[in-house]
Amino acid sequence: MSKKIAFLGPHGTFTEEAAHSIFENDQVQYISFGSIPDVLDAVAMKKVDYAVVPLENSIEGSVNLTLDWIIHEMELPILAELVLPIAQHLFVSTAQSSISLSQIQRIYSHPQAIAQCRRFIHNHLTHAEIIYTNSTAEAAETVSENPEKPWAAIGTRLAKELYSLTFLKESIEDYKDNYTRFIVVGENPLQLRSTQTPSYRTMILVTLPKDYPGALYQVLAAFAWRKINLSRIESRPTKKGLGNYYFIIDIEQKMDDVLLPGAFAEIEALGCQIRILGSYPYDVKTKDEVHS
Ligand SMILES: O=C(O)C(=O)C[C@]1(C(=O)O)C=C[C@@H](O)C=C1
Repeated sequence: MSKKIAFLGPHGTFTEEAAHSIFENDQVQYISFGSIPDVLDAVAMKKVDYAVVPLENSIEGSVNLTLDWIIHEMELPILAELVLPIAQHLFVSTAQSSISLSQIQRIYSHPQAIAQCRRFIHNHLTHAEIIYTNSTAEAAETVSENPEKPWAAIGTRLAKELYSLTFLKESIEDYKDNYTRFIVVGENPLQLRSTQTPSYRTMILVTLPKDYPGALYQVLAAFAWRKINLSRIESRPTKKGLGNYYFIIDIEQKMDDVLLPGAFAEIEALGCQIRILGSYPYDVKTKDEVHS
């Protein structure tokens, strides 16, 4: 029986592109959901086998909604990660194809996409009101449903095709090395495409003991003296009062690496709690591999 994959929809999102790169298309059934919580709830409630959601962007940083939902609302692990190059395009309905940038009155897009194009918007779309949507494809859909309006959307090349829109400007992201990390969440182990040559990463959530000077320093030391490479450390509020944080740490090792259990034991001996969010393979696609 084919596996069901939930992704942030509607059709034409970057997340859908990521899902298509991760799974063998003929062996799965894709189901779109309108928001990140809906995608993650679908897998938590076993309506689907796996969920694909964005996690972090190289320009704008973490997708906090994804992080918070994974931490607070569910317990399923991260099973895989894919990093995709992201090009943000500006498009309008064909009826507006001769419009100039300064005549655009509204820009629709996902907050992450808007943030990746801040400088462009500031310099060229000064008169436009920004309207945030649940996804870039939802923005494209809204613009296509209102062809008589001087509105534009920011999103994927695929959305431009699917919703029969016209380019106003291609690749408007402020930094050309724009990448987003997408993760697969689910209960059961994942069969990845055989062409992928995975590197491994373990993502953990660390809660520090109260009033313990130097606790974070000692957590990091447990990795440092073992020469375990960390690629990200980020704090998120525990939501239990100001000044209370979790630390999310990305470790460039598999969970079964010999050194990792020792590091975790040392950290737990400090009185810290560790939750393993996932220990999984990841793949990075280059711009040449993806034509967005
Ligand atoms: O709206 C989309 O197309 C998405 O897939 C979401 C999302 C994100 O949340 O980061 C994915 C990639 C880009 O960074 C911009 C938007």
